[in-house]
Amino acid sequence: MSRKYLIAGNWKMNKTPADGADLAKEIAAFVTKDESVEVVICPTAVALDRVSSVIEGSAVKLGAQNLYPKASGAYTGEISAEMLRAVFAKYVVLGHSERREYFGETDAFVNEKVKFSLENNLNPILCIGETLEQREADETLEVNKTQLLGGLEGVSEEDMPKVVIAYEPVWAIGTGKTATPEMAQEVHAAIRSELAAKYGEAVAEKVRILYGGSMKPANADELLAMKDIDGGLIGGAALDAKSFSDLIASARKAD
Ligand SMILES: O=C[C@H](O)COP(=O)(O)O
Repeated sequence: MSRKYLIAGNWKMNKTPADGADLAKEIAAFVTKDESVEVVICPTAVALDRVSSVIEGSAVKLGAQNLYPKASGAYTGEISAEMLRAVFAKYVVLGHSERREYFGETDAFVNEKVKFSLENNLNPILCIGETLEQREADETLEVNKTQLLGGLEGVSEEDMPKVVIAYEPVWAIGTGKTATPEMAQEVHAAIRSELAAKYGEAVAEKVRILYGGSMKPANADELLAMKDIDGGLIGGAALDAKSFSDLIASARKAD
């Protein structure tokens, strides 16, 4: 496949800086320099600096879980792109359904963050996904299209290869319920065809679309075998070195 598989661990609100450093060390030892898979870990903001030092010189890349789309100033509790770059973060997770649900993030706000991250040399991982109610009401493709196009409003064709999309059905996150490979592939293919309609086939073929939602070693092989699934955004299974390494190994095999 021409797209490089990407396995990204979203640690969410887990791991102290010390625990994060331990986990990062184990992951860095597993990932080789000539790795066929791109590996990213996204610790909490307070662990970024320490984890960054641990993975320095390894092939593991650093991601953040959020940013605020302003350069600096009176935004209590927020973190700027410059701060993320200062700790050598390369990626930033944006529009995660937990942020949409618990912190009221809208497509317009997520879009501001996506554009701001690109302007500031950070690669956004734009998360989209439907709830169970929306899936049962047969709104899956429409909801994902709205979140996708809303998040990408005003993003140029030139910037698109830096953007990663993560399809995360909300009903599968942290629940142990996984979309079947066919269910996930259907949405991934629809996302790619929306990208092709907006940016052209050649650009759409370059964009990586990750699956997220109870991905684990037991189901990764069959998900990663699907044509339009280019990796995973992993929550629970990214908190343990063995299971995260097994997921990287699955992506190596799928390559
Ligand atoms: O960002 C990661 C996703 O929300 C998936 O989380 P999970 O693997 O715990 O279901």
